[in-house]
Parts: sequence; structure tokens; C-alpha cells
Amino acid sequence: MAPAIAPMKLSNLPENSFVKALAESSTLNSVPSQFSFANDSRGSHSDSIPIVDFSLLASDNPDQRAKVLGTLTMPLVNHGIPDSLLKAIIDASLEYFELPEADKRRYEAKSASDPIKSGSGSVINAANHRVHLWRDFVKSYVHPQFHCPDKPQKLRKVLAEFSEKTRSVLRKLLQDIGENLGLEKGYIDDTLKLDSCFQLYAANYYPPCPQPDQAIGIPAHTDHGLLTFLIHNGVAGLQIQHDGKWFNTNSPQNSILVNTADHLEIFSNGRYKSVRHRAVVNSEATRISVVMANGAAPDAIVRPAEPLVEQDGRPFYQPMKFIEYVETMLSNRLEGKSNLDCIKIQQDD
Ligand SMILES: O=C(O)CCC(=O)C(=O)O
Ligand SMILES: [Fe+2]
Repeated sequence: MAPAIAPMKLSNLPENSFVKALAESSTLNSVPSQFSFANDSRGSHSDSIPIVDFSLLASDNPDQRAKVLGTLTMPLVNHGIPDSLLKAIIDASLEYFELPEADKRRYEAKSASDPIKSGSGSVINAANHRVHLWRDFVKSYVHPQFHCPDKPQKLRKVLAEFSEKTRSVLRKLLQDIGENLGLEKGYIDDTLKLDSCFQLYAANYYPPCPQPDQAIGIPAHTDHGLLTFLIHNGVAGLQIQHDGKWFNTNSPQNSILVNTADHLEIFSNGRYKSVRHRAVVNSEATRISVVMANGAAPDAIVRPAEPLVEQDGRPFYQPMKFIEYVETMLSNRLEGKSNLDCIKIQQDD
């Protein structure tokens, strides 16, 4: 039988306290009630997620390219980003979480538009209760303007390089996706002003949890942006939803997991679907993930692409300025509530 949830001993837990320190407390053998999020964190194993070899995207065979680009979640290999850089960004992110709390508290979010934010976060569940998440995070806007926490010192250089390299992978992928959608070469790049594409770096730290089925790292959600890139320290935890079922993702070492996000669903008028995913926790090992959310230029208005609307007879989503969508989403803390649902145009609207 699962041990009972501990009584509210930690009722004075500050809103934005870090989970790392709590998890390291030697007396913790159950999940404090503020974190209680009963869930079945087991996911099925999926062999059906094909691995995308980035070099194949240069293939002359359009069918080959279309096949790989039709999938929602793609572990990308041969992407050209050196393994040493992937390792360096994970290591520098880990060093950030190991800083004294006072250094991290400097970035406690005061408003959704703060370019650097750090904390652990909470959501309001369906029963209107605040639930703390079993993860610490740091997020910073890295493009078109570059922001980065001051410490650890090495983060700045590594993050700037990671941002530059991921941008070129992004533009190549989107060029092929555009072609796959039947759009003219350069159409996505021009319309969404990808020279100034928005990039948000996020690192997540999930310490071991004494009762993994009684807490959640990040509940089910979709990401803002066009494509999200994700790497991790080799500890499993990311699950994606497909046909209502949860699947574990197990991407090969040094691959980058690419997920379709909300703005590609909007832009493609629903041809690509934003991937619903969540991060579950485990009792054994600390997990770190590094995410680069890649979107349109902050001031670009994202709407379904005109040629696709013509084919479909109507747009299925309302237009919205990219950065407004992001900031609405970053301030929306209702569990399970999606921004995308709010701007979907229903059949009888
Ligand atoms: O840590 C993970 O695997 C998921 C992270 C995530 O979904 C996010 O930061 O939006
Ligand atoms: Fe996400």
C-alpha cells in the first residue's frame, strides 16, 4: 500500500521556494500535501516514434522528406550540433541549480514579461487548489535579444552558442516543413520573420521524489512556439500523449527531441498538431532537461498561412501577435487549460 501523504507540516512553504532543497532534506519520505498531484505516471513504451536523420532532409526524394516531417515528435540525429555543446549546456544548467538559493531568488518572476525567471512553479488544479510542481526551473529569453543569468559564468557563452546553432537547425527544418506543406521556398521564413525568431531557453531540474505517483514535474500541456527542442541528462521522464494514451519517450544519446508546438499548428491551419506532453518524476535520480522553445518574431502576427486557408476554405485559428500569446501562456497557471483552445475558431463561430 502506498504510504499516506504527510500532513501539512510545510504549510508555510513560500510560493516560489525551490524543490531541490526540500528534496535534499534527509527527513523527507513522503510528498508534502502542497505537491499532491495523484497521477499514474507510468507510460507505455512506443516503438512507433521514428528517428529523424537530419541529413536525410537534404535528400532529393520528397517522399522521404515528407514521411519524416509528418510526425509529431522527432528525435533528431546528425543535426550538426556538437555533442560537446549539448553536454556543456546540460552541465552549465546543472551548475545554475546548484547555486545558493539567494542567487536564484534574484530571478523570481514579478511579471510574465521578465526576460529571466527562476522558481519551481505551481498550477491551479480542477478542484481550484494550488499544486506545487516537483521541479525547479530557470527560463530566459535568448533571441532576438539575449538575456542570461549572471551565474554560473560559463552559461553565457555556452547558451549563446546553443541559441545560434539551434536557430540554424530550426530554419532548415522549417524550410522543409514549408515545402512539405506545399508552400513556396522562404514563405515561412519571411512571413514569420525568422531572422528575429523568438527563442526561450528553459532548464528544468527534477530531484528524486519519494512518491513519484503523488507528484508531477510538469502537468500535461502543449508549448508555445513553432518547434521545441529538448535534450536531457539521460534520465527518463518526458511522456507524450497520443490517442489519449501516455507514451514514454526514449531518445537516443545526443539526439535532440523536436516537438511540434502551438504556432506550427496555427500556421499550418491544423495540419501539424501541437504535442501534448508532461514530465513525470522518479524516486532514484535527478533529471535535468534543457529546452529551447523556438517561435516567430515577437512582433509577428501568427495566423494560418494564406495558401492553406485558401485550400481549406477558412482559417481554423484566430490571428495573434506572437509575444502576446507567449506572455498570456506564461501567466496562465490553470492546469490543463490550453491557450490554443482559446483561439481555435469553432465550426459555428
Ligand atoms: O523536462 C521535460 O522533459 C519537459 C519539459 C517541458 O515540457 C517544458 O519545459 O515545457
Ligand atoms: Fe513543454
